[in-house]
Amino acid sequence: MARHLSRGCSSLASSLLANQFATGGVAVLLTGAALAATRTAARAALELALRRCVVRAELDSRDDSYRWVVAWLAAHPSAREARHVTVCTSLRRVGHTPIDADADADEERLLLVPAGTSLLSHAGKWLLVRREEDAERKEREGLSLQLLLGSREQMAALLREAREAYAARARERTRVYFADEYGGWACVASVARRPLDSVVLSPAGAAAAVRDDCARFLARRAWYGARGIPYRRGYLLHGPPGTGKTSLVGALAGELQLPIYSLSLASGRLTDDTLAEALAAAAPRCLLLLEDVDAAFGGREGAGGARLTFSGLLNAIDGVAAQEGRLLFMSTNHLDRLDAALVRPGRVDVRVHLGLCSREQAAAYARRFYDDAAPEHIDAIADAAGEGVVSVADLQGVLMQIPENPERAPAAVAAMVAELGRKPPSDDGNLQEAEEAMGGQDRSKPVVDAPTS
Ligand SMILES: Nc1ncnc2c1ncn2[C@@H]1O[C@H](COP(=O)(O)OP(=O)(O)OP(=O)(O)O)[C@@H](O)[C@H]1O
Repeated sequence: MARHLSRGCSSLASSLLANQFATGGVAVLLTGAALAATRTAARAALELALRRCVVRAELDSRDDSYRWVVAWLAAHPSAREARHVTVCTSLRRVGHTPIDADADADEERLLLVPAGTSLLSHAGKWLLVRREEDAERKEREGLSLQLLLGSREQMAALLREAREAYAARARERTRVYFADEYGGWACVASVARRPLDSVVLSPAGAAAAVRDDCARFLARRAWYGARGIPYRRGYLLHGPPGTGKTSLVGALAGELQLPIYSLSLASGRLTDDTLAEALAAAAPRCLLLLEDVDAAFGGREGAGGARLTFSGLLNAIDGVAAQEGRLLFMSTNHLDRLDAALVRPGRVDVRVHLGLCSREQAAAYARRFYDDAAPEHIDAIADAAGEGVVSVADLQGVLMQIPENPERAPAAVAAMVAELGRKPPSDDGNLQEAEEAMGGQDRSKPVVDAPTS
């Protein structure tokens, strides 16, 4: 039986060998298989070699690093030769991401950022750059950097270079982020730094005193840690509209070179959850501004009927992760509506009252406004403004109408004061009473409480 089988096989083999079509087919099959195996092996070897020779970094447009790298790419010499670019102009954005930290809002600026895939030469290496829109969320973009024959250290150095170039430009400017309704932040502006002395307060050194307090806090992380004191500092800015609360925060951010993360509690869009998320998501070193904090006391409805509650506000402020190392500024026009729990030490360490103009403040503001006005015109403007009648914003509004004519300003200011006198008293009427009830200052006293540390 076995002999029959082996004889059958050998006769089949010899007849196949005798058949040139059959031998050709087998040869083709074997060659194909060998080629496929070689291709797979070559691909695996190439992938392995690439993995060993290529350092790859993936960036997401929601992360700050993306902004640095896109700005770096736009400025890169070999990117200037790119023939496929994304053009950014007045919005200074790629997708929804503002990238150009040093452009003025009114400056027509063309920024050409390589789009799609491009190969750049950088520091003696080849850098493959791939920018792709997120297929699902069009506003997002992915950026992949592949450094050929490079090392991790070289990739880290490249990213550091991008960050430092961005930071150097940003030092001259203040980035402003606003919270969205989901508890995330969007960088909405990058503005020229506002000098601290452009905010005219009474007494004259008040803005500098707050700046010094902030700087002291920022330098004392270890001091807080050694004493087990939570590393946080809260400031309450209160006073009528147009007295410089927002301006002071802007100028402090410029001086301290910190970004501003701002959210208004009066927007009605925030809930307890989104507020907590937003505070947790803000940058670790920033100036966090909660505007209109009195709004939390009305229990306003947020999206879907959810509310921002007073306890939600306190929890968000006290959340450890949300607060360590940040400067928290809260502002209100209605000190009388705040609960004492919100402004207790630990939540609010420094209270600053920004009141209606004192006579000296009006004179100081007029002097800044009209660089070379005669002293008698400045005196006459201050006399017309009076004591505690107009806000600096009111004064600014009138002077803006006659920017070249200080001699006409006293009459214009007097007319505004007469006009204000005919209006019913503002909501701020019972402010002094509230300040006294909360152990704060009355308007005749210095505006800044002595910092406690
Ligand atoms: N103390 C001030 N020094 C210099 N400019 C001021 C001052 N107060 C107000 N201004 C000017 O008035 C305008 C409004 O000021 P700002 O927004 O800072 O007031 P605010 O107190 O925050 O007002 P609100 O309570 O309505 O938010 C700005 O253009 C600002 O430059």
